[in-house]
Formats: sequence, C-alpha cells, structure tokens
Amino acid sequence: MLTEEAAAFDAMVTHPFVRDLATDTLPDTAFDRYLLIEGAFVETAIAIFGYAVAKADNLQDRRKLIASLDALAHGQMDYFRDAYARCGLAPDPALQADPRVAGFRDGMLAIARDGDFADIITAMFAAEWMYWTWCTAHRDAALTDPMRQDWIALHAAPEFRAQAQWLKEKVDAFGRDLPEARSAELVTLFGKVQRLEVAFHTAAYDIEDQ
Ligand SMILES: Cc1ncc(CN)c(N)n1
Repeated sequence: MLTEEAAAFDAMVTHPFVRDLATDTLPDTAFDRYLLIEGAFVETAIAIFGYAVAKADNLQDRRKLIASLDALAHGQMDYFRDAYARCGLAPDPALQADPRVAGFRDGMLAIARDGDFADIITAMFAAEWMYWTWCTAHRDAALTDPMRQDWIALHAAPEFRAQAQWLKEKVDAFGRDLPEARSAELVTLFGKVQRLEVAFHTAAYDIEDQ
C-alpha cells in the first residue's frame, strides 16, 4: 500500500500546508481556516471510529478503537475548544461546505457507513499514518506559535504512534489474509484517501494566501 500508492502519500506529506507549517510561513488566515475544518473533521473521525467499533468482530479490537475514540473525543477536541477560544474563531458553515472539505468529510463517512471493517481501518490507517509521518519529520521545527507546535507534537507522540502502528498491523494482516483482489481494493482505497486529504489541506488556503 505504502509502496504502490507512494506518489499519493508523498504528495500529501509534502503538501504546501505541511511545508509552510514546518517552515513557520503558514499565514494565520490559513491556520485559522485549518483549525475550523480540522476540528470538524476530528468530530467526524469520532463517528468513523464509532462505525468501526460496531463492525469489529472481537472485543480486543473494540477496546483499541474505544481508546482511540477517547483520545479524539477528549485530548483532540479539547485542543480545538482552547484553540477556537484563543483565536476567537466562530463556526463557518460556508467553509465546511467547500467541496474539498465536504468531499473529504462525506467521502470518509461514506467509507465508514457503507464499507466493512477492513475498509474503515484502511481509511483511518491512511489518515493516521500520513499525519504521524509528516508530524514526526517536522517535530523539531521551531515554530513561533505554541499552538502549532502542540498540534505537531500531539501527532508525533508515542501514544499517537502506537495507535497508527496498531492500524498498520491490522492492514498488514488484511494483506496476508484477504484474497488478492480484495487487498488490491484496499490499496486503491488508501490512495483515494490521500487524494481526498490533499484537497482538504488545499482548502486551508484562501485566494489571498496563495
Ligand atoms: C484531515 C486529517 N487527516 C488525518 C488526521 C490524523 N488524525 C487528521 N487529524 N486530520
């Protein structure tokens, strides 16, 4: 998956948003837009993991997913509550309706609603492994805004890595256990999620930021 869809993955981990954040050149307006769409997505991710809990076939997997849900619902959602208060950000329905934002949100939700457990785990692996990769690469970047530094640190932390690693182990097991044609579908899904992610992160930029 990481090899066959390397171009899609690399396009995301080297996206201008990642580059500008890491070089401390991302405009505040772009980071504010990102905070709004990202906070909304993290809430969507809670629903996605909820589908995975329902579709898992054993208690061990359910427990892992519940731990991920807890991290999203508390650690991450608290980050956005504080960030919105600090930056004075108010909900922006028009931004959430941007086709690149809605496409990512609705695409990921559709995978969770209509797909099986392997589809959901693959989609979340695509999202989490990608974040863990770029945040780890830039964890030592010296950023002016501690909030930006904290967001990177959160995704480079051992707890986040453990969750991404668990998803990777599940995906590796699908590769071993599922028929080749089904594995190929999951590889395609991984690439699709990276492309949705690229569009989503591009939406952080407004015309005047570019
Ligand atoms: C848009 C997006 N994609 C992925 C992740 C990783 N949790 C995230 N926080 N946000």
